[in-house]
Amino acid sequence: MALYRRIPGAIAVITLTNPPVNALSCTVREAIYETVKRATADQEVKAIVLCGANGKFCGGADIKEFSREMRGPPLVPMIDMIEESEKPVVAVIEGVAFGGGLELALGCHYRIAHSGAQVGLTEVTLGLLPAAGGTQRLPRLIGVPAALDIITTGRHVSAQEAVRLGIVDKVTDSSAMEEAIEFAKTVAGEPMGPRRLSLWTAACPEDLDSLLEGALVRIRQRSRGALAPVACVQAVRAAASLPFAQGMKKEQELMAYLFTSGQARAMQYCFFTQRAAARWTTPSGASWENTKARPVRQAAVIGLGTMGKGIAVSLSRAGIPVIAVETEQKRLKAGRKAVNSMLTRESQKRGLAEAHLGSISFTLDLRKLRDTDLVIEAVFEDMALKKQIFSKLSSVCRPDALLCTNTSGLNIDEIASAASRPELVVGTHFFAPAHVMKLLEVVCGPRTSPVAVATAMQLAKRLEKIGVVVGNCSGFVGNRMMRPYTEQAYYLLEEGARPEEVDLVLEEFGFAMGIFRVMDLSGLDVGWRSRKELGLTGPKLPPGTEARSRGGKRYSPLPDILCESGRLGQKTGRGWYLYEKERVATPDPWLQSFLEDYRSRFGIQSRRVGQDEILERCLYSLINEGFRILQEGIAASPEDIDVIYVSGYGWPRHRGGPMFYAWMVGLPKVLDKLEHYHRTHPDIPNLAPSSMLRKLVARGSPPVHQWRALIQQHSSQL
Ligand SMILES: CC/C=C\C/C=C/C(=O)SCCNC(=O)CCNC(=O)[C@H](O)C(C)(C)COP(=O)(O)OP(=O)(O)OC[C@H]1O[C@@H](n2cnc3c(N)ncnc32)[C@H](O)[C@@H]1OP(=O)(O)O
Repeated sequence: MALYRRIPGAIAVITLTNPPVNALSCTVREAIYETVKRATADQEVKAIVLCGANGKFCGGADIKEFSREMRGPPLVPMIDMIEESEKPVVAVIEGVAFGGGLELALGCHYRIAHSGAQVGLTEVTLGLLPAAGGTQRLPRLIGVPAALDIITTGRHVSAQEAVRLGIVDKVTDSSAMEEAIEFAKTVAGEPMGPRRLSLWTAACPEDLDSLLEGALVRIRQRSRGALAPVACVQAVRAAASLPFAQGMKKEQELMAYLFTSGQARAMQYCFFTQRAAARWTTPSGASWENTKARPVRQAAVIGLGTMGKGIAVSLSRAGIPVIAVETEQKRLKAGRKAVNSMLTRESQKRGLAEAHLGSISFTLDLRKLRDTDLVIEAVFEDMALKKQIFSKLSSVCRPDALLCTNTSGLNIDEIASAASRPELVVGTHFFAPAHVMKLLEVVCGPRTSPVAVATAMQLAKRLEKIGVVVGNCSGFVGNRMMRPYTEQAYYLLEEGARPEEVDLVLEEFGFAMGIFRVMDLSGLDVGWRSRKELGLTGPKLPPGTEARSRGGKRYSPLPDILCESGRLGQKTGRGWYLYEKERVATPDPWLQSFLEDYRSRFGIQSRRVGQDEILERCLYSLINEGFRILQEGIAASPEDIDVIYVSGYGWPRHRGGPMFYAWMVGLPKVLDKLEHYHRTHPDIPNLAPSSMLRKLVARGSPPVHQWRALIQQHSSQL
């Protein structure tokens, strides 16, 4: 709703009231109409102040309403009505003015913001464009280049930048409300014509075409295949070249096209699932609602390799004091230097005062951890070493200290067996670089207590990460699903494809990088080490093992051979690609002839592998593993899997996540294709459709949000 009150000085105050973010629901829009009409008709009122309850102006249109039939008055005529008012309307921007919220403020004649406020036309992040006049008013207000950037990225703009750009008229450190009321009194009675943005012309650079072309190039790099940012560019072009009314028509046409697109649906799904992941539950009845997290006043990180350094920076950035532990003086010194320079860069970039960072101390002595509330072990993936550390921690740390391991796939229960209090052992799987990546898999072993889960999830929130609770199995959710995906990529090379062909298909699907580029970036030796550990290659491999088979299943030794010949990826200048210039991947003729030799050595008939086959075999095998994970109860819901993939594995947001994508493609089609590929490759068990997928198809392929109920009938590992 919107509350109306008249205050001394002939001012009407209209307060948007729809907790938690004052979204413009049907009821709110109706109330705005009514109250603005009342204020304009009231002879006693000379100016109107529009604000939001609880220190937030407005979080935009109500996203929940997008999936329902449209009811109530639309936004566009409502905002036009405000702009047409003869009485000045002053928007008070506190907290946020996002999407339709900022568009509403742009319809007002003046905008006064609190210094802590943020504004933005965020619709593009939901697969839409600012279709309540935002694409037409913002370029008129601040010029085409700045508006283009804000509209196509959806980025949050601070109040300081907003006043510099001219989006708001004034910023104040004190009460924006009081400032706005006083200001409204000074402009009461003035003609409002010059303040109506619809009557302005957008300041436009001479080289408009090259500006727009440049934006499209950046969009293709950033979010290949996404429709909304491209539509945003078209709408801004309309603002630059057409009268307001025609520009608005174009905006509406583009919105109608986006609104019904699968991409908008996928991105809105991502918005809600990301928030839902915080509401974790376990089958024992423990949940975010009934389990209290322990306070974390001091933390420790063991191991200052790539992951440990990033974790220490993340903790410090959240204001948590950290003790960083290494085993050797040399490593400790190098770690300290790297962490300190990362923190300096961070504070410069984010404008964080040193005082807000948690202090970091460095030590070789584990006994210094006796007062820590939480320890994160981030040493090599070596079970014996990890067990040794957890055993020592048990004797050094306080009995209630939470002991976390950053393993990316080892058995949490086995690690916990070395601790005297296994219920306080939990996996906190960070993603590299740990101070940048948003995802945190919180791995719950069979003995992990609810309080340990709650504390790790609370930590994720403090670190501004997205925590997702998963069960204990090799690779957990994310890395486990990657295995069949990468295996298919190797098999496709064996059968005739080239790395650049596979990568191109995946990049056109929307991944920022294809799988072979990713492997070159992270280093081929990472997977090699774990295959050696598992006895799939290297000294532990039983003599006489067939080169392309392990345990009766197909195996590709291709990555092992590359590693053995010193091709470890970018760091050695060659891997699946050649890197003559730093980080620039070029197809390598050597690899091409190596693959030809390899195929003839093993009698493989090379064939032309089509793009559909590349995409389907890579993605459907990954999705199939997702269904197995659901069936085994390793993930609580398909939504959790999707959050993991979108926030940790570069799955394109406009495709929702692997499980959502499977549903969009059609579960019967996924099943049919998996059956087909399994028939043609019976030695690849990963291609055999999971029984969960079959069950869902048999039940008529219900939408993703209904799968959870079916999954609960299976056992859960959480
Ligand atoms: C026909 C259309 C014509 C015109 C175009 C206009 C389009 C739009 O306006 S689209 C919406 C644009 N708005 C946004 O993109 C803002 C989205 N929200 C946020 O970014 C954040 O929620 C926030 C910064 C506003 C607040 O962040 P925070 O304090 O961290 O809280 P949460 O994100 O956890 O949100 C709390 C709660 O509110 C729900 N919610 C937030 N925004 C909306 C919204 N616009 N519509 C509906 N619901 C919203 C969010 O889902 C959370 O709900 P739960 O507690 O149930 O999870």
